[in-house]
Amino acid sequence: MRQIEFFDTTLRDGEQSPGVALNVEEKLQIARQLEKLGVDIIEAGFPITSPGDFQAVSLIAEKVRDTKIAGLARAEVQDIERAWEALKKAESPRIHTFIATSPIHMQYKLRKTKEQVLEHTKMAVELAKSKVSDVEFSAEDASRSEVDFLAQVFSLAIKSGATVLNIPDTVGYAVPDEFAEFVKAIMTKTEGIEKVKVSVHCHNDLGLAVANSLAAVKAGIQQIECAVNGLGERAGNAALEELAMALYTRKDQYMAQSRIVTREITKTSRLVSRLSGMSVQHNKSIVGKNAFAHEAGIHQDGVLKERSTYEIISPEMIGLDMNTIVLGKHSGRHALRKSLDDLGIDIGEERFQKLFEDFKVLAEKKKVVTSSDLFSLADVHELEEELTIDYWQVVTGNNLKPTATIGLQHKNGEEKEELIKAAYGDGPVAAAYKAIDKIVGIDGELLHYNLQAIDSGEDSQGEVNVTVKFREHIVAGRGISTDIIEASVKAYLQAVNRALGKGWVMVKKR
Ligand SMILES: CC(=O)SCCNC(=O)CCNC(=O)[C@H](O)C(C)(C)COP(=O)(O)OP(=O)(O)OC[C@H]1O[C@@H](n2cnc3c(N)ncnc32)[C@H](O)[C@@H]1OP(=O)(O)O
Ligand SMILES: CC(C)C(=O)C(=O)O
Repeated sequence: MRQIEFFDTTLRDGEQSPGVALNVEEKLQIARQLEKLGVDIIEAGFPITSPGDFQAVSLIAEKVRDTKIAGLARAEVQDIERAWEALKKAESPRIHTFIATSPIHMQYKLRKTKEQVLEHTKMAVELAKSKVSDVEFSAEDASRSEVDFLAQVFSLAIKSGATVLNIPDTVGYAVPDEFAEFVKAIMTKTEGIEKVKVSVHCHNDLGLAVANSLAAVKAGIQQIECAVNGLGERAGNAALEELAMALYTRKDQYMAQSRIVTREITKTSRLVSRLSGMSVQHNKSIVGKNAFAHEAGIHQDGVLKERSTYEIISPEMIGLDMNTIVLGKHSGRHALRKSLDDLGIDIGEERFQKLFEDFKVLAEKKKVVTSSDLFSLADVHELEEELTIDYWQVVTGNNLKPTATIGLQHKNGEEKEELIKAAYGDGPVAAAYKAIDKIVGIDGELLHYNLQAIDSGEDSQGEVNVTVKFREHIVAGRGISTDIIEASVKAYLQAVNRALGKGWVMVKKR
């Protein structure tokens, strides 16, 4: 069996998804989970882009010791120096430098000739190599590049010290058979290819990112770049969980294995979804809510007789629904601890006590606390948010103007009266959002609002996802509650807190 390395770019390309803005602590939390998931390399960020990105890469490099940590850099001196500064403390650092090689990108974006791109490649890889032994070089828009030129660039990158060569399908233009042939041609024409690992990085613009990556595995590559839940620029990157389960389920086809601990998949997916504010579509492969649900009678009959009639993967394999104890308001700490253990949710004692309190509050409102509820409770991050809900109240009806009164608390304990406002709106949620806007002193433009039940049944909790524009910045937020208005307020407030954290808005001084 060949070994395929998983290079996870959730924290870099994934964070380039419009509306996703993770703070430093959230990135560390995700990196720690990626380590448990068994990824081989975590691309922790692009250090030159902002002080926050730099800080996140530095912190992850310092704290996450069992996984290689990569930082991205353009083929520019200042980017590589900055990436190295951020990666210095890593146990196994990798500098990932890149430059575009397609005619379109070279002519219009870089405004560089082929010779200049070759010069930048040599300079960047040599400089990176003078800092770290592990250097990845990517040819951006490789799949639209001329094969012979790309092989020339890659041959030079190897001579200059690259250890990994990455072939990105940057705009998701490739189709599987063609991409496999392209990869094979590059591998044949590049001098010294046997000394390095070959990687692919596929985007999903035509919905083919996973298919193209798998075609490249058959063509002989050693590394796949991917992101949890398929997050990433535009339509996203190849989804990590789909690649891992395809390799596992169809080893007969790929003759390859990975280090991914599949039981950690569900937990990782939910954590990323929660912190990024990007919900997973219900029919998404592997991690979608319906991925293991059987609705049709003939299917249900088949599954009841023999699961493998309609299930090619068991839910347990991805860490789903392993909760055998029914949890409710009469359950105690042992039952909760056992259920968390069964789901692979590993939390320390102090956090467990807090989770137990939250569990009791929820169990008062719901008959049964489900695995989905436990994942949500455990995902509630412990970061101190700048603003939290003190109370909320809405008045609505078909014959009156919906009104909301919102009271917030500031972490610095600002005067309470200043953080209470009332507003009208077209509906109770709009009214609540206007009241929050009044408190913060800015108009958020609600671009997207989605409400869904996290489980089936009358007492399921509601999950609200929003995307909000504050001036030119777009931020996502998510809220979960047994009350849909409260879930809506929580989601909006999370977006506000993220914008506050980034310094894009400030609580108005009165
Ligand atoms: C395919 C990918 O996903 S690549 C990664 C994309 N990710 C990002 O862009 C992350 C966020 N980016 C940023 O914060 C900013 O773009 C920065 C900090 C990287 C650069 O900001 P600025 O210096 O203001 O430049 P700006 O973004 O406007 O333009 C990019 C410049 O980099 C150049 N460039 C782009 N890629 C490369 C590269 N790989 N190597 C060298 N130069 C490059 C462009 O040609 C342009 O140069 P120009 O100013 O001479 O025209
Ligand atoms: C930097 C490279 C790997 C990239 O993100 C792309 O080409 O999509």
